[in-house]
Amino acid sequence: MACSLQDLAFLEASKAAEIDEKLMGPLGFSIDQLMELAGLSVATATSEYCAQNLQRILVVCGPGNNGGDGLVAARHLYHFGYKPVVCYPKQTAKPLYQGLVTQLASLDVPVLQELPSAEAIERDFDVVVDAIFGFSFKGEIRAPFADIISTLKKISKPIVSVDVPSGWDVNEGNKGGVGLEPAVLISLTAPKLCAKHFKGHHFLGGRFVPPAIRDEFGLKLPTYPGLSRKRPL
Ligand SMILES: NC(=O)C1=CN([C@@H]2O[C@H](COP(=O)(O)OP(=O)(O)OC[C@H]3O[C@@H](n4cnc5c(N)ncnc54)[C@H](OP(=O)(O)O)[C@@H]3O)[C@@H](O)[C@H]2O)[C@H](O)CC1
Ligand SMILES: [K+]
Repeated sequence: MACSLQDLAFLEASKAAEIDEKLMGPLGFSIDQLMELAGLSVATATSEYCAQNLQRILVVCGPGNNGGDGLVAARHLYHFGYKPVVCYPKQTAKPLYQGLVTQLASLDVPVLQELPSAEAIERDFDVVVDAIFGFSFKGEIRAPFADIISTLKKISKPIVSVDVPSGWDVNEGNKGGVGLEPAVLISLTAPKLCAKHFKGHHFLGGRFVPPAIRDEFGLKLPTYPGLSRKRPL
């Protein structure tokens, strides 16, 4: 079923966090489960965009759950036959994240601590997945991500952003033009308010919302075709 942006409800940052708390509280989900489903939808939507011709994928991961989605997506992209390289400069010691890094190591997916230069990214990669910040990003971009985002802003290769284009105000969009300008946005659960300003290819992923949450938060979700976990908007 065709679905346009006007048919969807957009979520404020605070509401997105509230939905997460409900899913992982009274609704019985665990973070590992939701991250795996979110990361799998990121990988399937990325592979739909990349098809066969864009193979070399740099996945840049931030310190929170958005970064975790990127780590999961990199593993699935490897199994889909792509050549992912992960950049994960501010690693968290929590067992969930360490496990995801160990899983990547078992596949010989490189996990870099530092972002390659803009020239090296242009030369060595076809696409960049931006899993730096999601709906909890606030304020001015702090180190080391200010430099990372300013390097990524110099490259011409397409960027696929997970949930929120990094550097964008989650409610208001790319304030001051400091954030990334992705070619693709993969919103998770429901688009955040800032997605109203996004003009590129838009996917919705994260097909795990029970009717109680949909109704309580007034979400208008599209009918997903078949077994798809994502839907182009
Ligand atoms: N239900 C779902 O749809 C699910 C989505 N998931 C993904 O989770 C993210 C939200 O994850 P969260 O961990 O809450 O937050 P973020 O990943 O957005 O970022 C948190 C970290 O970012 C740092 N931060 C925040 N602002 C800045 C800044 N201005 N400069 C630098 N760093 C910043 C913050 O660092 P602190 O040191 O300040 O704490 C955090 O470490 C959502 O968007 C989805 O992608 C889940 O995976 C599953 C459920
Ligand atoms: K992001």
